[in-house]
Amino acid sequence: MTAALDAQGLYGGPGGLIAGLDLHLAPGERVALIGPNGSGKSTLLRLLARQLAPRGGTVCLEGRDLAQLGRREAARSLGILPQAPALPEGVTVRELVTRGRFPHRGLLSGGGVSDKDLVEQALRDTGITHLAEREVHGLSGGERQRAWIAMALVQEPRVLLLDEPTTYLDLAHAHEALGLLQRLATERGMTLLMVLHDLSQASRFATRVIALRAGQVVAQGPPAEVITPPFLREVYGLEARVLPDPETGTLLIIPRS
Ligand SMILES: Nc1ncnc2c1ncn2[C@@H]1O[C@H](COP(=O)(O)OP(=O)(O)OP(=O)(O)O)[C@@H](O)[C@H]1O
Repeated sequence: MTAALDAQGLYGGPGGLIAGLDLHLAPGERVALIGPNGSGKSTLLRLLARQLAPRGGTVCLEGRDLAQLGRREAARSLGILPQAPALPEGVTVRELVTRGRFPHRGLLSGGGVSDKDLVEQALRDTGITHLAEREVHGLSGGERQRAWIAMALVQEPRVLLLDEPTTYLDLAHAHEALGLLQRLATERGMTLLMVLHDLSQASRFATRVIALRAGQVVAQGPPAEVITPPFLREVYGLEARVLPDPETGTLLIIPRS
């Protein structure tokens, strides 16, 4: 099966942090990228999306070398929601979300009816229809984060990279946003690679976790096989208990005092 995203021998980032990394995402996979602060998670996402130019290696998107695709063409297939996206001034939520359709539009066409429908759907899915006419600048961190997620969704990428998508969200909205991404990934066969710090969230919403330390993949596999007390001790320097949620069987991580 052709990989949704396939990186081979990837080099780059500050100080050559990522040095010869391989990464393979199967279509429809939901993968959580985990690891301590400064381990290179954001750098890796940026290299994969070519926001940072790699110094070596290849990144293929559904079998096609990303370096050979035009920006627009790449953006139709690969979306990225960075950790701190640049915030445009004087732009309403609806305008921002509509920008997600730009890679799909012809040079001369305006927003088609289906584009408008997609935008309204994404506003509803992320629970921000009531904020549509508000300026993005004046929103709370969590409201803004949902607007960015809506923008990424209307882009309808085949592969979506998300850098800490739940950081500013309260518990209910974080749960809802990850549930929405999970549902869309299943329905559309979209592949997700998301940086998540909350390992309980990662265990619940990801089919696989990839752990980075100092720019290297140190573990990967199903969450229950990777996130264990010895792993937490070695990679995070944290003594913790890992218990199965009695209802879902997914992991609960409880630091020891
Ligand atoms: N523009 C830059 N110039 C110099 N060093 C940088 C730059 N950007 C990142 N770094 C360094 O590269 C390393 C990896 O940073 P990166 O943001 O990729 O880590 P991360 O795993 O995403 O961290 P976090 O969990 O804190 O978001 C860090 O040590 C960081 O200080």
